[in-house]
Amino acid sequence: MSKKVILLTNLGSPNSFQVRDVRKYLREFLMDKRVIDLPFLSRWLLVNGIIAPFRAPRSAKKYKTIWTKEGSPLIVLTQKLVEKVAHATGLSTYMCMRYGSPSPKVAFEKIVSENPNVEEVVLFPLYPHYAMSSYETAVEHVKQWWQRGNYNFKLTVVEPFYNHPLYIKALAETIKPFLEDEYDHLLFSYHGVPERHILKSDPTGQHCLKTEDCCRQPSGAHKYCYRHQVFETTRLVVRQLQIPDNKYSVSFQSRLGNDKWLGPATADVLSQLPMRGVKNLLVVTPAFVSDCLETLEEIRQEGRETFLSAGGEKYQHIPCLNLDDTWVNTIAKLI
Ligand SMILES: C=CC1=C(C)c2cc3[nH]c(cc4nc(cc5[nH]c(cc1n2)c(C)c5CCC(=O)O)C(CCC(=O)O)=C4C)c(C)c3C=C
Ligand SMILES: [Fe+2]
Ligand SMILES: [Fe+2]
Repeated sequence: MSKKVILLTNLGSPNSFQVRDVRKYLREFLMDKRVIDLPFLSRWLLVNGIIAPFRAPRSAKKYKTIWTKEGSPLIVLTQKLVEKVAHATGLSTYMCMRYGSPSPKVAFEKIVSENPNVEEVVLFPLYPHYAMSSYETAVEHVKQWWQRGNYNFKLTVVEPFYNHPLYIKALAETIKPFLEDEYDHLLFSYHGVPERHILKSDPTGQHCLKTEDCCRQPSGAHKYCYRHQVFETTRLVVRQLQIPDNKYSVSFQSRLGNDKWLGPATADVLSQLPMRGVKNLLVVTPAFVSDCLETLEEIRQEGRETFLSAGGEKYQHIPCLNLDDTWVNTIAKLI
């Protein structure tokens, strides 16, 4: 029974890899106005008429390739992380998901029943970077359930940690062993977002995406700029690992729909790198702290096929931070 309790929050997965569960999950996910930011009716028609029916069977097949006996890797890893964080901090630790289960409501009820004297819940969003479709929606969703429940405890939220020295150290440590063998290039593949999301999140309304190097010019907009934050994570990690400028690059994966997304697209880069002489490639995916569909299927499996069939010879995906001890201690210290 703790007065202070930790709540980890992540994206969530379908309940199973059956098409009906994947369809239900995609509907909930893509009807989020911070993910597909269209007016309700247009969004409803697009999601229910096109995306969910066509995408669900394809996504279900992909989920099947990564599903484990214990369930979805993202859920299983987050559950195991809960146990490790509880051990490292000595505080009761719980998890909730933005989509699917457990919902914030279920988590809050469990927290209150197991910790009747709880005074503070510290919410730790498992996203290093701010994006309206990841960090912002997760935090707003939890806050909504907290307000609705009229609970007696306060809710505090840990900020994005994309440039925090301890996070950078943990990330660099997971990459370091892979650099000991020969490699030609290290690709930082981040989850993409539509450019419109970057513009919408710019509180100045006049900085983001106005110039090619906007993300490298000082600005108050960076607090909410996903593009700036992923460049910063990359810059700090390569500086720590002393990776020369010509041996790494950044790309953006998981594009959906016809809007203009941040680029270059990971799939394009993977098919072009062999033509530029890169035969031995390392790929790291720092937008994700736990391995999931987007890292295990899109990068580890599909990415390898793309790279090798374009003439690449060796391809390695560096696992996410997952249950790494330095990462667990980083979470404990950030809290
Ligand atoms: C408009 C569509 C999407 C935006 C914007 C988006 C941003 C975004 N997503 C993550 C993290 C994850 N996304 C995952 C899966 C996933 N993402 C989208 C769409 C958008 N994401 C879809 C449709 C899916 C489902 C799978 C599929 O059909 O491709 C996952 C993995 C979930 C799992 O169960 O393993 C994660 C994690 C971030 C961090 C982000 C913005 C920065
Ligand atoms: Fe996503
Ligand atoms: Fe920016």
